[in-house]
Amino acid sequence: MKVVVGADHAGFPLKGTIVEHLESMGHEVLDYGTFSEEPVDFPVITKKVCDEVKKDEDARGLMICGTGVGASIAANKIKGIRAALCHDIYSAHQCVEHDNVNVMAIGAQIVGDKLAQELIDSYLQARFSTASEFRRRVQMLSELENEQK
Ligand SMILES: O=C(CO)[C@H](O)[C@H](O)[C@H](O)COP(=O)(O)O
Repeated sequence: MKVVVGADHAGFPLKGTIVEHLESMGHEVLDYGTFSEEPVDFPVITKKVCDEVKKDEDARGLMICGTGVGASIAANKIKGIRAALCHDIYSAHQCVEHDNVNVMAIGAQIVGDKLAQELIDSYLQARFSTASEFRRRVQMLSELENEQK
């Protein structure tokens, strides 16, 4: 799977182990930075990741900041992106199955390497349900988005 990854300075150390993990699992990784612990503003990296995810409906995005909160807020401002902050395994797969999430945010200051890897594996293995109620609700999310000026 194509996985588009980004982090701010707080997420940068965890991003390294995550990229290694994703590559070892055979994923195609596009790394949009950041590439050092020099402070960088998370909305900038989040936009780059989301713009890439929007090009390919089969791609998934992954953003890492300190808590994951800022990145998830930023991603949800971008049309066509459904982002979720996930620090538990159930949410990491259910967010795709029910809500067709295409960007997951995690907080490097909240989870360690191993939990992060399991969260990501759950997220990437999950597929959007064909059940009509979930399809209808995601369509309603698009309609909400289209109502905004
Ligand atoms: O978690 C974050 C946003 O939700 C960021 O990654 C930062 O950790 C947070 O904003 C703190 O910023 P700082 O410049 O690292 O002090």
